[in-house]
Amino acid sequence: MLDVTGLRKTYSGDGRTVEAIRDLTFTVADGDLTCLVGPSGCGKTTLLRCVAGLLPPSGGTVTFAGERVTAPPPGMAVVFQEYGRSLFPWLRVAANVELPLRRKGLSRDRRRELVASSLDAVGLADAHSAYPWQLSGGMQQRVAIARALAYEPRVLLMDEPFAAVDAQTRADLEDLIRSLWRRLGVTVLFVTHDIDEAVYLGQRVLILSASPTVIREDLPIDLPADRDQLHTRALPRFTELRTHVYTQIQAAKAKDH
Ligand SMILES: Nc1ncnc2c1ncn2[C@@H]1O[C@H](COP(=O)(O)OP(=O)(O)OP(=O)(O)O)[C@@H](O)[C@H]1O
Repeated sequence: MLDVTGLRKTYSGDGRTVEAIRDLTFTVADGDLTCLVGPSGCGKTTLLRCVAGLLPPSGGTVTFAGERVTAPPPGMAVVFQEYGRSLFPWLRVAANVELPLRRKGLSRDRRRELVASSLDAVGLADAHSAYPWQLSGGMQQRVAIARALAYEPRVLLMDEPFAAVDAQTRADLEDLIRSLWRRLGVTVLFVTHDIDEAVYLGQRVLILSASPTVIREDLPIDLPADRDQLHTRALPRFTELRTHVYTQIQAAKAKDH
């Protein structure tokens, strides 16, 4: 579904150059839930923006369903960290979710159907006519997820989507993503700096090195598919996997300094 080959990104300007991504190659199969984890500042956001077609890479290619990505492709949706800045405060929840659908040229009835089913899927069936600022942070992020789902993407890209919500809401949203993923069969690429979150969510975790970034390890997560916050996180295998990822990231940071 996604092929990233030899991706490089160097930022330049004001007489300064920053090599953010050195050489990244990986693929994401149709229906996978892949987590990308790496040290702070290692280029996770840069990578996701290149994959989404929002930022031109300095070298290498991104291919989505066989087509080279040079601009945001219609089959991808992105959920960003800052829900507060990604929803329009002057539009009600339903209108926020509907907005990208207008560009798809769908009929009014179909748009309404998609808005209703995606708000229902994230547990916000009652919030259609609220304004985003009347909702809690976790609810606002649910609206952003509903908006991405309503778009019926083949790939859902998520950039630290739960970084700004409290721990309990975060746990609920993690479970929401896993259940939506299993129910809808959407391909998910989830970027996080949270090691436990990456291991809990992923079928696979790609561990990134410190900047300039390369893939340090491609780790399959052999935890049962039925996961829950209490039991999965208490499994000895969960602890082994998180310790392994943590050690790898510490080693990546040590190499950087
Ligand atoms: N627009 C930009 N211009 C110049 N340098 C940039 C720009 N955006 C990012 N960088 C640099 O590229 C590197 C990677 O940044 P990026 O935001 O992609 O990392 P990250 O892993 O998402 O960070 P964090 O975990 O802190 O969110 C950093 O050294 C950063 O300073």
